[in-house]
Amino acid sequence: RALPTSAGALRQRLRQCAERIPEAEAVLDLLEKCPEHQKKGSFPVIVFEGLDATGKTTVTQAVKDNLNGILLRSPPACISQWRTVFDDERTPIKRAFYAAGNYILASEIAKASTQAPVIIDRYWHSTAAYAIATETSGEVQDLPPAQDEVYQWPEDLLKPDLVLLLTVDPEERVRRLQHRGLEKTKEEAELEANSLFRQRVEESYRRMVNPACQEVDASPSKEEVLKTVLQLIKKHCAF
Ligand SMILES: Nc1ncnc2c1ncn2[C@@H]1O[C@H](COP(=O)(O)OP(=O)(O)OP(=O)(O)O)[C@@H](O)[C@H]1O
Ligand SMILES: Nc1ccn([C@H]2C[C@H](O)[C@@H](COP(=O)(O)O)O2)c(=O)n1
Repeated sequence: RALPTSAGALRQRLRQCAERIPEAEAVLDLLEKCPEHQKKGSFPVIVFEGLDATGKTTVTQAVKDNLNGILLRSPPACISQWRTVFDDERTPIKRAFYAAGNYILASEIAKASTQAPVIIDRYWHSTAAYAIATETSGEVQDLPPAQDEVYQWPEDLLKPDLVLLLTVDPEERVRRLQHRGLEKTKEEAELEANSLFRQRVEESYRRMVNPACQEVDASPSKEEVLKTVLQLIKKHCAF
């Protein structure tokens, strides 16, 4: 499978291509500086997941302001300049890059969660959901069965307290994409063109376990979505 599900596995994959891709060596150097089995601080760690244009950037910024939190994203800023290099690579290498981003991010989460609530725009569930959806074709019935290990959280990766999956109906999502008008990644263009792929990504998010995603209907106004999200955080995270 294209998705490496441990730090050891993704390191091995990056090492194999490091001679040809110098950026892989740079990612490995950063990973080297991150202690394994990172532990969370006492503040809650809340992740926002979902397809593009479901409102993650909007809501994470608003939640951060509301909770005086720290906002992080995956892939983290220290490797995001190499995204275009890895996006053009074969699937196993591309997935190793995004997986590595999550392990590097875990170090940032461990530190930040000792200081304030941590709000995260995408984490492991995105890496897994896009990988699973890309490896299958056709309808959601063709995805690996619900109990498959591919939906499990990696044992050696710091876990968040709450994962909120933002969903909007397809027409509203397209309206938001058109309104925003930013440049699309290849995968995002495919998402737009291929509604089956989109359904597979979303269904994969729904099948993730330990921790599972809590689905939030993000179609209402920005204010209403923020209200719902803050209620869920209050209910599930004590701080
Ligand atoms: N609740 C909402 N109602 C209407 N428009 C919204 C809402 N939330 C976000 N938008 C608008 O939709 C567009 C996409 O939102 P945003 O950038 O927050 O999504 P995203 O999930 O972060 O996308 P990506 O993953 O591609 O970065 C933006 O123009 C934003 O202003
Ligand atoms: N943790 C992550 C974050 C992102 N990706 C991939 C999946 C999509 O191709 C793309 C979406 O990111 P965005 O445009 O919203 O920054 O990046 C991933 O696999 N894992």
